[in-house]
Amino acid sequence: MSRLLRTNNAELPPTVSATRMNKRKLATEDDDDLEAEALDQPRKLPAIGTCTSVRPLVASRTALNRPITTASTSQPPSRPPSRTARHDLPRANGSTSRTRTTRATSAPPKPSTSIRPPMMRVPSGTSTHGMIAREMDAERAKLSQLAANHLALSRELASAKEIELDKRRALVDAADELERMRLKHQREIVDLELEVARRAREAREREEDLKDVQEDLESARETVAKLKLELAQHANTQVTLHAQIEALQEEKSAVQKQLDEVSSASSKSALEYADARRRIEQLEIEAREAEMVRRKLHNMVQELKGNIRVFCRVRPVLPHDLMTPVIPGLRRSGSSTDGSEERGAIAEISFPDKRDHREIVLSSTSSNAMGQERKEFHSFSFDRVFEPEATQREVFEEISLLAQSCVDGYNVCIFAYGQTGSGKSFTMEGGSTEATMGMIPRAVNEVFRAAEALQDKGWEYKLEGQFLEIYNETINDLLGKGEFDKKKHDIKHEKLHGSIPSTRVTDITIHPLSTPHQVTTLLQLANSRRTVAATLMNSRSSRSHSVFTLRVAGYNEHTGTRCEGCLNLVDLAGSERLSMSGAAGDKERLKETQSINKSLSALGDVIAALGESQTRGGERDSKASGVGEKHVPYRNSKLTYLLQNSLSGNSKTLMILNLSPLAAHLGESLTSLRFATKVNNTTIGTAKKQLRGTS
Ligand SMILES: Nc1ncnc2c1ncn2[C@@H]1O[C@H](COP(=O)(O)OP(=O)(O)OP(=O)(O)O)[C@@H](O)[C@H]1O
Repeated sequence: MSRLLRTNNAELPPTVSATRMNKRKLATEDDDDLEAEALDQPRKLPAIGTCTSVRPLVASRTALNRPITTASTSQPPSRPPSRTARHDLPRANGSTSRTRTTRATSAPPKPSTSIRPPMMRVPSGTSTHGMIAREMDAERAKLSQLAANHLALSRELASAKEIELDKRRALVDAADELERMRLKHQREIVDLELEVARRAREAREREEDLKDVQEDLESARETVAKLKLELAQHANTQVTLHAQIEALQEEKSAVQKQLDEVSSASSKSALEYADARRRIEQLEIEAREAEMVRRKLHNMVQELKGNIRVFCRVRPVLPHDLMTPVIPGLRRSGSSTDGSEERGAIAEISFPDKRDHREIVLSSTSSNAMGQERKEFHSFSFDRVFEPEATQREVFEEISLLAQSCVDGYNVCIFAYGQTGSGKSFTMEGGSTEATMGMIPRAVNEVFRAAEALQDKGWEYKLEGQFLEIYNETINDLLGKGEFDKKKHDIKHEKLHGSIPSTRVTDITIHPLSTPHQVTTLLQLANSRRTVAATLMNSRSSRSHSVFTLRVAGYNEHTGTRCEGCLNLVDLAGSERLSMSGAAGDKERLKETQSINKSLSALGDVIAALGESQTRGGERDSKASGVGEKHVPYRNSKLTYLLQNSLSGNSKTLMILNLSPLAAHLGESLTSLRFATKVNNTTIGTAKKQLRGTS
């Protein structure tokens, strides 16, 4: 059994199932042993019976005498031999002898001289039978004694087997306990191995930390060494600086000495400075006086040029001009009669005055009653004539002095006059680039520049702008917000600060202007709102007069003088005649064209009346004189009424006549040239500066 356990422990894996297998194996073996024991039982018992039955009586009695005596008297019922005992038989002498003794019971009795039956001494007759009967009884008693012994031995054997079973169970429990212990130890080993690994990892980490610390320590050592070096250098520098400080202190005392000298010189200079200041003030006064002289001279120059002047500008031929359609049924003065009025034909226009640029000559061909062709030349002269190549900058150069006049406190009015498509809007508003921008933005720029230049002479200026159109004798605000203007606007003339005449339009939007760029935005806004209607002459023909007004109010803090000038830049509606406008069949267009023509002729009438007043030798504004006064019909149109103060004697007026270069427009061009000549021949009084003394 122990050998089997040893084998199992060595070969089987340490698992509970193995243990259970062992248990099963042990149980199987136990069962086998019990079976073997059980099989042994019947063999033993009959052996006794057989022995008793076949043995010769004497021998049986001899045999019975020996063991039975031994068993019944001196020995307790023998225990069945255990399996262990059987295995250990060769070694355990004590038990071996006892077992032999027990087995000897069933062994055939050996012949022995001491127990040989006494055959020779048997008595004969009744005594012999009695003896035999007694022996037989004795034998029977022995037999029953043996049977009882056998029973007792069987019981003993059964209890011994139970004990053995208990021991085997205890052995299995011990094996289980051993397995548990083994597993527990294995777990403990695994835990210990993990612990060892953890400790090893920690040890490695510690080693790395230690390495880092050592590196840090090394770099700290290096830093310390460097710092020590620097400290030594600083110490040297400090020594040097001390030496320099000492040198500087010496220098300082030398400078202090010089300063004292300079200080005494400075008080001398202060006196000189006070003298210089007085002189500067004197010069400033002289400069202001010179400014006044300049203004007077400037005005004189303007007067010499005439307070109403006329420029003529011919626009260049444009690509789309060559596609201009012939208007059926239209006839113009000066046009050919042979149908040679081809689309896109360019008019014969020449500029003979190459020095002063004052002359323009248009030639036309007409036929007389005889059908003979005759060439006619129409010569006109103005203050300045601009050829098609003239740039916006060149045109403005001639106008810029008027902007200066406005800053000086004069009212200025610049008109662009001409038929539709002749270049009025281009001249006044122009394009968005520096090269193409028109007179309005340039004039505003110039006013800003002139106002800024006068700042150091004590002038402060406030600028504001308004932009309106007169369409069908109705005023529309072009800078209003939201929906197109529905308000009714009236024109009011009043005196500012008690003496400066000023024109005001009720409910009109007035924008304060702080930079010249703001004007561009205003022009864009106005253009988007402007009434534009298509006509046969120009798909973007503007059928209204637009008036941009820049008010310039100045105040001189040194002299307490105020001045207010007004710059009106007017883009008149197309001046073509009714027949040319193509509006004859359109009621609305007809009304537009009639309204435009009425206001343009009212403008001509006003200028003519002003001129007549002048030629009569009376200044029409001079109510005191009462001589040569002529009624000036300002109220005949909204345009003339609005510009009353800018057309009257205290103003400067410029008309720019725009002409188309096309032969098809020759008749309109001649009409415009005649109107402009009339204006050019007019002299409007002497311009008055709108000044007011100290308030
Ligand atoms: N000096 C010029 N240089 C180049 N292009 C010009 C010049 N003058 C006019 N134009 C062009 O001619 C066309 C007509 O000019 P613009 O619209 O100014 O005419 P207008 O007289 O104002 O016409 P409307 O009465 O319909 O407003 C525009 O395309 C304009 O750009």
